[in-house]
Parts: sequence; C-alpha cells; structure tokens
Amino acid sequence: MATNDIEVDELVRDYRRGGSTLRAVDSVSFSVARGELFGILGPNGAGKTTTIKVLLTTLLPTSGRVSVLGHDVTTHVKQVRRRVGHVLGGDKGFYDRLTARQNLTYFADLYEVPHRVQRTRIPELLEQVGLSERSRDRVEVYSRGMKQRLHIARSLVHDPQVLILDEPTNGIDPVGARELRELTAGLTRQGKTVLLTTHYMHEAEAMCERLVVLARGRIIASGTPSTVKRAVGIPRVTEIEVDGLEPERIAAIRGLAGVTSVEVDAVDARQLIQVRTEPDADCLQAVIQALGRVRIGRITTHDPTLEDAYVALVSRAPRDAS
Ligand SMILES: Nc1ncnc2c1ncn2[C@@H]1O[C@H](COP(=O)(O)OP(=O)(O)OP(=O)(O)O)[C@@H](O)[C@H]1O
Repeated sequence: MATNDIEVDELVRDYRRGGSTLRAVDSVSFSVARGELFGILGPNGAGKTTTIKVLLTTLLPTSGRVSVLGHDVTTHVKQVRRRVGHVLGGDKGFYDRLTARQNLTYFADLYEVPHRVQRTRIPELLEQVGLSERSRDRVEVYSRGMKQRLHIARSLVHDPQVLILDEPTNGIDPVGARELRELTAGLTRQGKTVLLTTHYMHEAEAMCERLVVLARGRIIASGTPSTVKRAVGIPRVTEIEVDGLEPERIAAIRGLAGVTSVEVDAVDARQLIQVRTEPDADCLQAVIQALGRVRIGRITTHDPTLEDAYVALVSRAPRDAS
C-alpha cells in the first residue's frame, strides 16, 4: 500500500533537439505525504515544469518510476488524472465570454461530475476562492488575481486529492499573492496534498513543509526550509553597537565556540562589531560577556533566509550537469 501520495523515484526525462539529447530531469527522487505542501524550486530551465508534466501524465518519463496515489503515471493515466488537479497559471484556459460559474460548470461536465454534486460544489468553490459575489460576471472582466483564484476553483471541480500548482502567484500583486497563499495553505488543512513550484523564496519559506531545489535537472538540496538553510551553512550575522571596547576583547570573542569571524568598524567614538556565527550557534550571551565592561547599544541579528541559501546553492551548482 502506498504511504505517500506522490512518489518520484530516479526520474529521468530527455528531450531530443535536432540530433542531440538534452537531459532535462536527471535521476530525481522525492515523495510527498498526504496533506503536505511540497515545493520544487530552481532557476529557469531547471526541470520543474518537465517534472510536473510527468506527474500530470502529459509527458512520459524516459526512465524511473513515478506514481500518484499509488497509480503509475505511465500505465494508469486515467486513474491519475481523475485524482489530480492542476493550475499551470496564466490568463488563458477559460471561456472569456462565459461567467465564472458557467466556466466551472463546463469543466465539471468535462470531468463528468454529476449535476446534483455540481449544484453544491460549484457555489462552495466560488465561496472558497472568494469569487461568490462576482460569479455571474464574465471572466473577460476579471483581474489576473481573480482569474488565478478561478483557476484554483477549476482545478478542484472534480475534488482531486492531489493539487499541482506551477508558479501560482506569478504576476500577481502582493495582496493577491498573499490571498492565494492563504487559500493554498487552507487546502492542505482540508487534507489535500499540494505540490507547487515557485521562484519566490519567501513564499517557499513561508508555505512549504519540505522542498527540493533543482538545478540543471538534478536535486542539489532537499528537506525542510530549515534543513536546507542549515546544510548551506550561511552564517548568522549579529551586529552589536558598543562604546569603549578594549581591543583585546576581540580575540576572546573570536575564540568562542560557534563564532566564525569578528569584524570591528569604528563609527565616531563608538564601535560596530559584526560577529558571524554558525547558523545554529546560540552564543549571543557568551559574546556579550566577552565584551566586558562596555556600553552596549543596538543589537541586530540577521538569520539567513531561504533566499540566501538558494542563491548560494544555485550559484555553486555545476554548470555542466546536463
Ligand atoms: N519540449 C521541449 N523540447 C526541448 N527541450 C525542452 C522542452 N521543454 C523544455 N525543454 C528544456 O528542458 C529544460 C528544462 O525545462 P523546464 O521547462 O522543465 O524547466 P523549468 O524549471 O520549468 O523552467 P522555468 O522556471 O523557466 O519554467 C530546459 O533546458 C528547456 O529548454
């Protein structure tokens, strides 16, 4: 019995281009548990969309095993499509001259959702995505953010267990993007399993329980946002403003466990000390003690963000992986 809703095992996907072959996805493995919000991150051309297309049964794997809800995507296409919803983004995909409600009815009919189920499900979905009031407007007057919310409603008309979202907030304004993130998080609270791709690291950090980072078709990092950050080892930087620092104190701070470097800048009569520590080190108290008898001003700490880790990872990734 499958324990994960999505299982990707050693997936390889090649494209033929003229006489040569491009390996777009190279031995990628990951799994997504029920109710989990999982992210695939990576720069342009990393292989995210290719991986998603394999999961959606629109591309065949070159090799490897991929299953959704226990169904192999190459041999059980119908079963997979029946239980997976997807949002590939963009303005297209609706009949602009029809209302939101009429569009949802059209797609529900395509999925053969019984009319008696549609009667309750469509108003519920419109409510869930915040479009009830505008459900009788033609889609042509919808903003991009409204269309994206309607895409999510459309992807749910057949009540799929798994939802796949390709850059769901791309091109959406900050308020609309926040609404979409809340909507997506709400879906996992209802027990749906969500896989998404995004270029926005703050979004991935806030939303994803686990993620993989792809570069040139390969996984270069995986885990929770915290474990990915820790693995990259970007230091925590603490800045301390002091007055009256004795120079010999610096060597004492440098010698503390967890401290990787210390720099001092003089600002007028004061000094600004920049202490870099290992990401998990909890040594602020020890640093303050080591400062001795000084007047301490402002203390600020900058913990590495997922974006810091991502930039470091992607710029380190080998350029010849394909
Ligand atoms: N139909 C195709 N034929 C040939 N090469 C393709 C095709 N589709 C994608 N590729 C190539 O495969 C690689 C991976 O592309 P893919 O679209 O999966 O990346 P991505 O991570 O989704 O990128 P983006 O963030 O730009 O959407 C790229 O080098 C791309 O040019």
